[in-house]
Amino acid sequence: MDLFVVNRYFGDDAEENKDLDEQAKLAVLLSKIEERKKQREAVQKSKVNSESFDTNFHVGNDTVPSVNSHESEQNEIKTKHKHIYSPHGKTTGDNDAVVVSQKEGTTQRKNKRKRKEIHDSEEGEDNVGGNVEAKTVKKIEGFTVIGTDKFKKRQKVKRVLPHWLANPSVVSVNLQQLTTTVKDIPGLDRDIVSALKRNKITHFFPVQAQVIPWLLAAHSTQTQYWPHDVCVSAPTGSGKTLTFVIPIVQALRHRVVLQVRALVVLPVQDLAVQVYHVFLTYTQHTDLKVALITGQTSFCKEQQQLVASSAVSGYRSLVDIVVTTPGRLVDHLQSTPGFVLKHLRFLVIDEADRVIENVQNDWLYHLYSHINVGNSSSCHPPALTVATLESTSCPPPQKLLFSATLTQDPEKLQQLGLFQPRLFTSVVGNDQLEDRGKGEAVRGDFVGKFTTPAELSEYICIVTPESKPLILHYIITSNSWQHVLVFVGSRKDAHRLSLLLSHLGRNSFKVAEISSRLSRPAREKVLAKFAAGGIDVLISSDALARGMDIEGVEYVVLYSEPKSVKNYIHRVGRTGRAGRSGTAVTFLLDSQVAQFNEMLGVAGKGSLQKIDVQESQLEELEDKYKAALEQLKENLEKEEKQRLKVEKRSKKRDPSIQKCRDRKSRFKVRKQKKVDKGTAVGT
Ligand SMILES: Nc1ncnc2c1ncn2[C@@H]1O[C@H](COP(=O)(O)OP(=O)(O)OP(=O)(O)O)[C@@H](O)[C@H]1O
Repeated sequence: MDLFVVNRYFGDDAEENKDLDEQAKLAVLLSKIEERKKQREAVQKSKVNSESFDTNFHVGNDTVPSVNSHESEQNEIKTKHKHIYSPHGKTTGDNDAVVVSQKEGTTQRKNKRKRKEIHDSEEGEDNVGGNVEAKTVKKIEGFTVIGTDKFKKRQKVKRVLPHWLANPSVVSVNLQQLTTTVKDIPGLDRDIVSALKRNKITHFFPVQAQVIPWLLAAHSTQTQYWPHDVCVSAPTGSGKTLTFVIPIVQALRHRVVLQVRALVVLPVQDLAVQVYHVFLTYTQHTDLKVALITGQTSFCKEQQQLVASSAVSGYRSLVDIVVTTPGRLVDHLQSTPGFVLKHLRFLVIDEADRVIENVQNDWLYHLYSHINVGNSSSCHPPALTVATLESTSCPPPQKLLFSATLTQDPEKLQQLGLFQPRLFTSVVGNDQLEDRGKGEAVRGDFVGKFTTPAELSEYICIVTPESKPLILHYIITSNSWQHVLVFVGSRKDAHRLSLLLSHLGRNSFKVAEISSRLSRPAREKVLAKFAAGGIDVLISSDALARGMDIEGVEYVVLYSEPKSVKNYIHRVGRTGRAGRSGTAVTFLLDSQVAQFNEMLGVAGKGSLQKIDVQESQLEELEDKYKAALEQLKENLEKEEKQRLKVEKRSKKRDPSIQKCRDRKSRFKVRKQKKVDKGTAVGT
């Protein structure tokens, strides 16, 4: 028995013609052609009739002979209209005319309809791919013809953003005219105010002035509601770190029991160290305990920093605030007994777009399953119903997301399960918006666009691969630049360029490199020397591109082209920070300019001004350059020899390698013996 009946559609005439022989098919075809001819003639006739009928009727009682011309028809209609519907009713305002016009109107409409029908039928004749197919769909019952080769223009789908994304609070990028003094924010502890003063902070930056009071209010003792989650997108160097440090310290300063109540997650170790130091500064005069958990020290030591245990009281937390990276956090969540996040009140994700991208270890899932959200292990907060409110012993932590290039893609943000979020963002063309009033909605115009500090001057410089080091040297020496940070594509490039540049500019400036090749203490030493003016030019891989607040950077050179617009924004953002001026120059090959401009355009930025360096200006450096290249070659060869030597020595020392070698040699001996035996037998 058939389980399914599959009906197939083989085209219009497939069924009829199936059994006909060739001649019959031909006859059918001829009769069809004949039929179509007749139809076409009929259409032509009716068209002619309708036109003459049309014209005659329009002229009405005046009976002008039919001219069968569309033009004359049009003209006459125009004349008639003019005559009857004079705007001032002066020409023929008599009743007859009105009657005629009404009649005429209905007949015209009828004729129009008629003409449309004929036109459609004509189109049906001519159009093979379009309307014929539509007819076929109607004709054949039980079948749906899928697909048509008729091109249809697709309508562009308009992006509809959630209300909170489409209606943000606009944050000013103006760091020159600060209006909110430290004292203007009510409720700040005296210790915090004096700590701010000690750090020479008298006024709050715009993002701080807007977000800090909002967060303080959300955590005041009087409020009964769960705090809204907050997303902040503001330019590099605009003071986002203090924007979360101050409210956290203020909200947690009085406590009874030590519990982890704030967790700050950063993408990399160096950034975590930086933020940890800011927390230490502002918790100095409080009882709050801060821990840095990034794998700098042994796992065991970190565990001892986080939790203590006793036979009587069991595990107890030793810290209030934990600053960490995603990978190390997951390690502790899985392997440190007593490390609980049930009492968390703040979850800060700094450089959030980067951290969200870090899917390593599925850290968000692990984190959320340790946070007490309505006793559920879901990564989303429960819906706000009376039942959930009653069942939840304590509210979920408030999530605070920060970045200069925060993703405003609702789908990505969805992963975080934000609770009634609120967006604070600076937008491109901020000044005009400020003129119109801060509250005015920008309706999503800013999505995917990023702002850079107002104090930052950006340029491009056209280079060739060979002239790059020379141009860099020329720009630095001819302008007497100091405090220059140069970004290259990899740590290997950083090493090579720093060697080359130190040979080239031996008597002009001091060069150093910084990348993951160096240990963390070595990196800290280099940064301190750079800040003190002991190094003029610092060559860096992208390790320093994001978030790092390096003191005194005046110039940034993007020696290798940026990988993305975000990479560009963060790299150039190492200068022009905290209201100080800065200059950024991007080296581009001629062929890269168009793509670069397009990239900036998409992010809402215009094309940049060019710095010109003439070839003639580089000529006198050529001999110096050749000599420097020779020296670089020697250096690299020496280093390679040294590396091989060390590797050899370590292999000798390593017992596992020795064991492996012994096993191999034993195997060889045995194989040889077998061969020998075989040859002996053979002989
Ligand atoms: N109100 C203020 N007055 C003066 N200086 C400030 C103020 N707030 C922050 N700063 C200083 O501004 C600098 C930049 O701050 P911060 O590192 O927080 O910027 P950011 O917005 O996080 O930058 P990025 O996006 O690059 O991480 C720091 O050196 C900080 O000490």
